[in-house]
Amino acid sequence: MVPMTRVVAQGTFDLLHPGHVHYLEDAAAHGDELHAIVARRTNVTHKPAPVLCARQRRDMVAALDAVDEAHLGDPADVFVPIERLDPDVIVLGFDQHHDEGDIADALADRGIDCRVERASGREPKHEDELLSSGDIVDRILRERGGEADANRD
Ligand SMILES: Cc1cc2nc3c(=O)[nH]c(=O)nc-3n(C[C@H](O)[C@H](O)[C@H](O)COP(=O)(O)O)c2cc1C
Ligand SMILES: Nc1ncnc2c1ncn2[C@@H]1O[C@H](COP(=O)(O)OP(=O)(O)OP(=O)(O)O)[C@@H](O)[C@H]1O
Repeated sequence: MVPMTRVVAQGTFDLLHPGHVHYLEDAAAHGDELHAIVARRTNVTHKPAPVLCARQRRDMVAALDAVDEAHLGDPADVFVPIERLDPDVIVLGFDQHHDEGDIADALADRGIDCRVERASGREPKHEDELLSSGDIVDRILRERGGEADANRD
């Protein structure tokens, strides 16, 4: 029997848009079974924190056809879910800031035998299509205004 190829994709996935669907479909095409890891709010340090809580982001990602299972990321060590899932391939997003070589080195240090690939990007299909959670937030702020709830998780 041919063994299943397990693929991992990861990201913040706040306010889903067609770019996320493209990434997850691209990642799924790298193997037979796609697991998505959803970043914890405290680990999203390179851009504004997500609007939606991690469980809601995970549940929405899990509902997408391309995804077999979606998991909350580890709050402290991003390699904990990787060790548990033991994937054959990690597919990075086209613009994810992680370096393939650094991840490959960290995997080797932990004795995890896994390739690192990069997904393609997707361009907008029409003029006003928004392919960025940040751009969606900006449009909401511009068009609706309002205040954030400082007490939300
Ligand atoms: C292989 C890999 C595993 C990750 N695992 C986790 C994790 O367990 N927990 C987490 O909070 N973030 C995890 N991340 C996400 C990163 O911490 C980072 O926040 C992520 O790239 C989200 O940014 P983005 O939405 O801009 O891509 C992982 C990233 C990679 C590349
Ligand atoms: N247009 C796109 N084409 C392909 N992949 C995309 C696109 N937009 C986002 N992705 C991928 O989806 C994953 C999760 O993206 P992320 O949650 O950072 O969304 P984002 O909309 O790019 O966020 P932000 O606008 O806040 O920077 C990343 O790996 C990213 O590369």
